[in-house]
Amino acid sequence: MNEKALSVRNLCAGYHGSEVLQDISFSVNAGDYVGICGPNGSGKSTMIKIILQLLAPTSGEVSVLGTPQASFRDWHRIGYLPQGLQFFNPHFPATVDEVIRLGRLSAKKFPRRFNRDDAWAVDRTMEWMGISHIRGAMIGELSGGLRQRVLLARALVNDPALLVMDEPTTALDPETRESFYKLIFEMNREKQCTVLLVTHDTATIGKYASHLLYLDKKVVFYGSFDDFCNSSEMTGFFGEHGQHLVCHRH
Ligand SMILES: Nc1ncnc2c1ncn2[C@@H]1O[C@H](COP(=O)(O)OP(=O)(O)OP(=O)(O)O)[C@@H](O)[C@H]1O
Repeated sequence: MNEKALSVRNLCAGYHGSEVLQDISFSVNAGDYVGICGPNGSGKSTMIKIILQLLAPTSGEVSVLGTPQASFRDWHRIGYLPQGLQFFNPHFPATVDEVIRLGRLSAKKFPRRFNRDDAWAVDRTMEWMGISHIRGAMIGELSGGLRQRVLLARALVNDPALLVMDEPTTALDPETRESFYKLIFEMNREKQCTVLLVTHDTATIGKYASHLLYLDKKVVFYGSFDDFCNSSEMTGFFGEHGQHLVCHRH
């Protein structure tokens, strides 16, 4: 498979005249699993905003799933799981089933009505995520780990070609976090869904992702984990200890 899931060329972006991303270029093949790392304020979330067209670049070109952004319309082919659970309203009046069904709306034209295919897609996704037994529960009453699983199911219910996640595990305990990572890994392998995952958890991402994008306003490193682990240049940048931490695989 060599279709490009994402292509970024000479991208510059920022806020109110100050540049945050400087001359960024990289491309992601379909089926890759890319961990996006870097220090606080290095532009990781800004990169995600650009990919999702929540922020316009000041210059450069971005193509998503083979289409230049200006003409991209297939939003249902992208699943998005935003940062953290701390902004989640615990009183949101919806059941697990309803939250996941909402994910089907992006693929529909008006009038937006749910049909048998939608019910089938929701059932199948719940089964895959192991959450069928809580389909009638209110989303706000679930534990953080289960709630994040439900929101992941909503992001996956259209079988997206690209799944974008911004620090999805920050509110999870270590055990729940590990099982969440395993789920994403299986999904990437079995469904060939391209994954972009922003995280500070470099020790864990090194176990699962195929590629690493290390940003510090510029691209410090982009390539496969094997290249990263064998790069003496990167030993100089991260120090031997830091590089080994990221390189710790199964
Ligand atoms: N809406 C905004 N308006 C102005 N400046 C912003 C805005 N969002 C982010 N910034 C600034 O852009 C820079 C990059 O922020 P960004 O959130 O992309 O970094 P990050 O790598 O995701 O950081 P973190 O690891 O802390 O989440 C920071 O200096 C931040 O203060």
